Parts: sequence; structure tokens; C-alpha cells
Amino acid sequence: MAYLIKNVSVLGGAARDLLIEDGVIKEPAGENPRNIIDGTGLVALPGLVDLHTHLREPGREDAETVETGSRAAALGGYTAVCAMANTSPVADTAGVVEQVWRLGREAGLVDVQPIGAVTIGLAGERLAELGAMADSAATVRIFSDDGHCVADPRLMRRALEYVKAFDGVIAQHAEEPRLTEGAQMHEGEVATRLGLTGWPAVAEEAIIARDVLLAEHVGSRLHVCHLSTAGSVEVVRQAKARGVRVTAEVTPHHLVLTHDRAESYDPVFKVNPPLRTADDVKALRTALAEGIIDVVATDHAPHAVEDKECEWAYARPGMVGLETALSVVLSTGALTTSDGTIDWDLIAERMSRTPARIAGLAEHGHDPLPGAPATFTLVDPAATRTVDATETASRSTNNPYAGMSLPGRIVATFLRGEPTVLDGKAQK
Ligand SMILES: NC(=O)N[C@@H](CC(=O)O)C(=O)O
Ligand SMILES: [Zn+2]
Ligand SMILES: [Zn+2]
Repeated sequence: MAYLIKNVSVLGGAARDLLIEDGVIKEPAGENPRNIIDGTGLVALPGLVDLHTHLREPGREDAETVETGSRAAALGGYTAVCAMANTSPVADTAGVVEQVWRLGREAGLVDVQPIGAVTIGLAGERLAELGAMADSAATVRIFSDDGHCVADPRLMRRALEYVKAFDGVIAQHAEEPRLTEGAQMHEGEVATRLGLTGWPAVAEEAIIARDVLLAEHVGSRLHVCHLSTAGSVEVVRQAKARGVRVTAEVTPHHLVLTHDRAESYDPVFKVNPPLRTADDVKALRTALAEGIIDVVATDHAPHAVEDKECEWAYARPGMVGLETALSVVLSTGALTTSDGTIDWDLIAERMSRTPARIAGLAEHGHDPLPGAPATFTLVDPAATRTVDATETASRSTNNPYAGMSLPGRIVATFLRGEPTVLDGKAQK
């Protein structure tokens, strides 16, 4: 079906019309199609790409499935998500990554690109079959033991060496396990006051420092998951200045929430790495604007009610984030031009083009202009909404923004010319 989008601003530019036909964007000419979308006041962005999503299938379909997570992603303006490997069974074989990839195709809401585990069962002892996953139908290029750190430096080195052959990348959950035993939240004054065991910033920074040296030594690609401290920013800054092939992501929640949220003892705020200090938040925003942090990635981590609505110490870490990511980023004002207006080009860079490039997703990250694949999203930047945790396509409601008023609303999302979202509603 063809669509005509009238009067839409592409990346903040002057209003124009776009024809969506045969899976691509065209210059409108001749007879107009019957389906017309009024784009007045809307901004077209390349479909967002998430490098870090937990879809929970196989194994915890009560918390999320590939389909429900894909729907949440489309509603958040995403057209591709990279699915983390910490499922049950773990995505550490060609069979499991192909299963996730196939479920994503069947759901048809976003492209689901599986991430493969680095080590068998995420146990940190033996390398998984990285080559078989790379050669599989899922063509895995990103490998991660996320949820766990590849703590053994020899294994990390081997993994970096191995993926170099096919330009793969190791995405590290940077957490020195000996420094975070029993940790419940960020190590600092709030943890001291609440009497909770702390997760010190240096547990993250020490691993990132080690890994950039390993990546430099091997000449391979390292990606730092959910970077959360000002010190980590400095380690990455120095490594980039030396030419190390390192990229880094920040989550929306680490850009707005701080460790004092734990004072509520509400486990919805329990997450790894933990919410940090206001100074860290400031440093992360600046680093994202500068490009020391390359991308925003959601770390969408849905959890079933019984794993969240319990005592803080027993609750699983993680929070949902796909449906609110763009709004949260807009709310920070971090990606603005010198006159304070939203820098849509920079948003496209951090949330679509760069993640697409890191993941090797050639069909994503293209500006929505004639000639490009019709894989894009339409945002209403003037809209505001109050977040309701239960109004979600996700199976889980562990939403830390509940009750907050956030700017921006996704009006439509298209994947290869097919609408996955129209009028803010999922089409499948
Ligand atoms: N971020 C989290 O707190 N939890 C993630 C794992 C992870 O990203 O480390 C999860 O799988 O629930
Ligand atoms: Zn992690
Ligand atoms: Zn994660």
C-alpha cells in the first residue's frame, strides 16, 4: 500500500511531502495515493536502532516475548533492536540465535538482530561457538555476556581476536565482579545512609580501562554497554584519542535518574549498573553530545511482577525503556543546537545511524528522503504525555518513569514501507 505524508519536516528541515511506495521513499509525482498522513508539526527520523534490548524469549515469556518486545519497540519509534543473549537457554549456539531471529521475522514489527553470547551459558569459562553464530541465518556480529562481565582477561582477549576475522564486536557489561559482591546500588552517601552494599564506580571503570587496552592490543572492536560514570567517560575519551576502536552506549535512565531514587526502596529503581550521582548524569549528557558516548541504547529489561515487587535485595535489576527512550532523551535537552532547539540530526546520529553502523544493519539508519528505504518514524515533538506503566505493549510494567510527564510522542513508524505504528497505535 502507498502512503503520502504531507507537510512533514525531515530531521527538522523545511516541511515537504514524502511518497511511501514499494518499500522506499519517493518524490511525490502524479496521482496521489489514497492513504494520506498529515505530517504537519511532525518530524521524520530514520527508524531508531537499539543496540541493547532484553526480549526474554526463549525462557521468560511471562516477562516479554520477541513479539511483545518488538511491538513496544515499534511504538517507541524503533525499526531494529539487538536482542541480548541472556535468555534461557542462553543464545550461545546457532540454533538459539536463529530461533530468535526467526521469531523476529514472524512478528514483523522491527528487525530483531540477535546478539550471541561470548561464553557458553554466560558462565565466563569457555568461548561459545562465535563462528557458527556468525555464519548462521542470524549473521551475528555483536557478542555479549550482558548481565555478566567477561571478567577473565584471557577469555576477553580470545573473544576480541576471534571476532576480528568477520569484523565482529564484543559488547562488554563492564563490572569487576570482585568489587561488586552483594552490591545493591551505587556506592556513595545514599547507600551508606540506607545501609545497602555499594557498587563502586571503579568496578565499571577498571574493566573498561582493561578492555580498551586489550582491544588496542588486538586491534579489534570493543563496545561498552550501559556506561554510567564520569570516570568511564574519561577512560573512553582517552582511548578514542589514541585511536582505539571503542564505542560506548548510555541508557536513557542513566541520563535522567540518580541514586537517591533508592530512598523510596522501590525496586523499580534497581538496575545494573546502578543509578549514579547527579555529577555522573551531567558528565554522561555532555559525553553523549560530544560523541565520546556514541549511542543511546535502552537496556530494556522487562521483569515479571514477582521479580520486581518484592524486597529490594531480592528484586532483579533492570527497567523497561523502549517506549519512552526518545522522550527521555528529549527531556534531557542534551542533544540541542547552540540556540537551544532540538538537534534532530544529532538525535538521528546517536539513536539510529551510529547504532546501525555498529551492528552492521545496512538497511537501517538512512535519512527519510527520496531514494532511502521507507524505514523511519514520525515524532510529534510538541506533544507531552504522562507515563502510565500499565499502558504498554510490553508484558512487564517495571517502568521507572510512571507518573512523569515527558515530551514527544511517536505518531507512526514504518518498516520497509509497511506501517508498524499509525496514529500512535501498533498495526500488528
Ligand atoms: N540492566 C539490568 O539491570 N539487567 C539486565 C542485565 C544487564 O543489562 O546487565 C537484565 O537482563 O535484566
Ligand atoms: Zn549489563
Ligand atoms: Zn542489558
